[in-house]
Amino acid sequence: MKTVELTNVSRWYGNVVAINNVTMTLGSGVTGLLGPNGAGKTTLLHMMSGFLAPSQGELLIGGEPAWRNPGIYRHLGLVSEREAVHGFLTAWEFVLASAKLHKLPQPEQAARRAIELVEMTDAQSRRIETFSKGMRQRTRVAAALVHDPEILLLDEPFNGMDPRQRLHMMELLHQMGSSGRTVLFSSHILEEVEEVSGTVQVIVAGRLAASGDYRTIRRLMTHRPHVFAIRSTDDRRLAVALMHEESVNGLDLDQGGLTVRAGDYGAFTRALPKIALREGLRVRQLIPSDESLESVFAYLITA
Ligand SMILES: Nc1ncnc2c1ncn2[C@@H]1O[C@H](COP(=O)(O)OP(=O)(O)OP(=O)(O)O)[C@@H](O)[C@H]1O
Repeated sequence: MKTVELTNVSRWYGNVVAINNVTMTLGSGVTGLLGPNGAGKTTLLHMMSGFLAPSQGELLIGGEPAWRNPGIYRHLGLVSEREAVHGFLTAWEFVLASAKLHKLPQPEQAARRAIELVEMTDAQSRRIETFSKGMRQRTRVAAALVHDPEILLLDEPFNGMDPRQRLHMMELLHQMGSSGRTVLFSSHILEEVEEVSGTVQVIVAGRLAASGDYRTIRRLMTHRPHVFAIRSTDDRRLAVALMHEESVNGLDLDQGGLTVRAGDYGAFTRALPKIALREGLRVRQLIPSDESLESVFAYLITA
């Protein structure tokens, strides 16, 4: 098994610190790299791929430095965020070109296997420009996998995919991870990460904000206080009823309606309809008022 090891890695561009003293180790299985836009995910993946040198610290792939070390490409595949496919090529030609670039002894066989793996065999003779976003992405994954790398890095692989394509890509990553490969994919969507990987690395403003089992991180996120703005047919009555609800930490009632601070998102949103029903009133509006991803991440840093 090849590991990816970062020790006190920082990277800056001029005076912008994109990655700030990150230490992490990735082993076999699927890991999600979660963070808001601009957090430094791409910078991190590019350093792992040997495209960028760390400004400070050490980054090893299978025990060897990634930077200025073409040898790592025997073990590593990268699916970058930006599209870099020639639309005039067919999927077969594109993946075969990748096999030849890797100087594989049997490029046709390798290309066939990789295309099969992403389930693109039926469409392999079509030009890439005729493909949907999901099919393109799968073709790019096939090209990155053609040399059967032990490490696969993917930058926002689910971007722009419809739910069916997403599911397919998730299955593919699962399959890669359970076959013992080290798979790291970046995303800014928590649900996406939690569906695919058991392990999560959360990165916020260049720093590692949380790391480990996603359930632990999820718990941190769900147990943070949530603020809801509520309008109902009788806000006063609802406020009185909610005072006895365990998941409610605080209430404010004014002209604008009812503001509720809940300790547990799930418990509160399950309890509210039952309480409304019991009290014979209707909830007209329920707006979580601090649900931006940034606020979730900001909470994680201070948790
Ligand atoms: N070539 C560059 N020159 C200067 N600053 C850069 C460069 N590349 C990235 N940055 C800055 O470094 C920080 C991290 O960027 P990065 O692209 O790694 O984040 P990201 O998490 O991948 O974001 P996104 O999801 O938006 O792609 C940002 O503040 C960005 O503006």
